[in-house]
Amino acid sequence: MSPTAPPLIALRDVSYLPDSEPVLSDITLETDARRIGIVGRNGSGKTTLARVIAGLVGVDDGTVRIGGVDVARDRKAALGAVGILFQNPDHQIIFPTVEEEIAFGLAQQGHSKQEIKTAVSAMLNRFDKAHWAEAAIHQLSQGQRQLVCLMSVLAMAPRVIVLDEPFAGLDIPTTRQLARVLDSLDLCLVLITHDPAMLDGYDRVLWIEAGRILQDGAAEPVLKAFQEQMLQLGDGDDLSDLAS
Ligand SMILES: Nc1ncnc2c1ncn2[C@@H]1O[C@H](COP(=O)(O)OP(=O)(O)OP(=O)(O)O)[C@@H](O)[C@H]1O
Repeated sequence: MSPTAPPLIALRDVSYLPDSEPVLSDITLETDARRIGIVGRNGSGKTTLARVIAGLVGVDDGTVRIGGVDVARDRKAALGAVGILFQNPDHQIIFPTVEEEIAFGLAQQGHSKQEIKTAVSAMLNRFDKAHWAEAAIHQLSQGQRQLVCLMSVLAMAPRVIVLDEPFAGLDIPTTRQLARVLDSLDLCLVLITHDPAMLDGYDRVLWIEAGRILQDGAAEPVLKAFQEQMLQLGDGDDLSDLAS
C-alpha cells in the first residue's frame, strides 16, 4: 500500500435514519486490519452496519469507502471490493445449481462466458468440490450451502468479506471446518458474532450499542468488557431489559 492510500475500510461519521429514527449514529471506522469483529446485543445495529459496509444500504450522513470505492453508489466496482455472507444461506442463494450460483456474481462483474467457466471450475477445485458443479443446491446441507455462498463471494475476489453470524444453525464440526476455511483466507474479514470465542486472535473489535460504537479497540479488552456486561445483564431478573 502506498503511504497516501486511504484505509481499506473507511467509514466516516456514518448515520442511517430510516423512518427518521436513528439505527446507526456517528460511526467512524478507518482501518487496514485483517480481522475485525463486531459484537453487540440483539437489535444494536450490527446487521445494518454489515449491510452499510457491503454497500447494500445507502447512508443518510457520512461516507463509506471500501478500497476507495463508494460501495452503495458504484455497485459493479463494489462487487470486487466487498462481499457479504448472511446468516442464512437461503437468503443469498438464487440459482438451482452450484455452478450457476457461483457464476452469477462473475457475470455481474462483466466477465466473459469463458472467463466465468474457468473461474467457477477453479473455485470448485480450490475447495475439492468439482463434483458439486451441477448439484442441486437445495439438496445440500446448510453448511454446504454456506460454503457455496462463500465460494460465490470469493469468486468475485473482494478485498473485504463481511460475515453476519455465518455459523448460526451450523453444528460444531461444520462450524469448525468453516471457521478454518475463513481463517486461511488472505483478505480482510469483518465478522459479526454473538460468540466472543470466534474472535480469538482478531486484530480489532467494535462493540455496538444502540447504533453507536460503545467500544473499539484490541480484541481482548473489548471482548472482556463486553462479556462482563452481557453476563451481568443476563444474570439480572428484569425481563423488561430483554432486547427488543
Ligand atoms: N430499514 C429499516 N427501517 C426501520 N428500522 C430498521 C431498518 N433497518 C434496521 N432497523 C432497525 O434497527 C435495529 C437494528 O437492527 P439490526 O438488524 O441491525 O440489529 P442486530 O444488532 O443485527 O440484531 P441481531 O443481533 O438481533 O441480529 C432494529 O431495531 C431494526 O428493526
